[in-house]
Amino acid sequence: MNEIKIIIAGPRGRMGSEAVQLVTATAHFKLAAVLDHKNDGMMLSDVAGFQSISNVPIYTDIEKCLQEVEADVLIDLTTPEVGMYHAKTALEYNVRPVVGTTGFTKENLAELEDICREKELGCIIAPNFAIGAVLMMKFSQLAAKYFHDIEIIEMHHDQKLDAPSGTAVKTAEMISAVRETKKQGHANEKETLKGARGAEYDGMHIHSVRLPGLIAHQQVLFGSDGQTLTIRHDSYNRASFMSGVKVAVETVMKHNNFVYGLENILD
Ligand SMILES: NC(=O)c1ccc[n+]([C@@H]2O[C@H](COP(=O)([O-])OP(=O)(O)OC[C@H]3O[C@@H](n4cnc5c(N)ncnc54)[C@H](O)[C@@H]3O)[C@@H](O)[C@H]2O)c1
Ligand SMILES: O=C(O)C1=N[C@H](C(=O)O)CCC1
Repeated sequence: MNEIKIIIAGPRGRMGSEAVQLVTATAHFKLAAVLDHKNDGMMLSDVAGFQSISNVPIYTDIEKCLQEVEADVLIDLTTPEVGMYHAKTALEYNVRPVVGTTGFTKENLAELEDICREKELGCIIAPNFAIGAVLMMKFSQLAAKYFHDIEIIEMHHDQKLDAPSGTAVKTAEMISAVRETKKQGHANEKETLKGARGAEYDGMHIHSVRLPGLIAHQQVLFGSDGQTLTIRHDSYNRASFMSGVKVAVETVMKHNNFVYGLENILD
């Protein structure tokens, strides 16, 4: 397999640090540089926790990084505003983005899709890299053909910035694609405490739980006459996301189009 040269944005973060381990441990991947918001000009080996990783420069300016470093793929694990800027800039420099950062708007996704079409370049946006989570979303889409009343409960660690999670939004979008819009609950339902029924997406309700101790969990509840069905996925650590990151990096090199969701590239 040809070597794939990779830049990681957000290397000191919970996901970014795991991605650094993945890339440096994979024979056909090369960590070409990292993008951080500090430590410009230093080497990654100068940063606590990364002493064993040699020859990886740190940049704070993506343009300078892309001008000086030869790269094939940018993995972004930062924040939505930064991630969007990174993805657009990477495409400008013919570098393929693999974005795990969540919180992108529909407009963000449409803009990236347009750039990919124009540049004929691959880009993968994956709200969840865990294969089990992708299956949970696909199984939920299947169940929604038969069960039309649905509540999504996503549960994450309390340092998460965005709510609802990217996974919950993607799940609701996938269900919406096969289910007719339905107003759920009693027609005269009234919240006596604002937010009690959660957020609404196409009639479905999404509830976001944030607690220390959690990593990433979601259950999708389906109700019908005299029965319920619950589909649940749990990530207990961030290594659970890494096989999906690896597949996304390998696949983005073979595709010349925009992909939103890992379910579109898994066999
Ligand atoms: N797709 C998935 O499977 C998946 C899984 C987990 C988390 N996420 C998402 O990934 C993102 C990161 O999550 P996390 O838990 O690692 O967060 P985190 O806060 O631990 O890490 C984010 C990192 O981004 C860095 N950063 C901020 N601005 C930057 C800039 N301008 N340039 C470079 N780096 C910058 C921060 O210093 C931080 O280290 C979030 O959007 C989260 O929702 C996605
Ligand atoms: O820890 C996070 O933050 C996660 N974010 C993603 C989401 O928003 O769906 C995936 C799971 C972990």
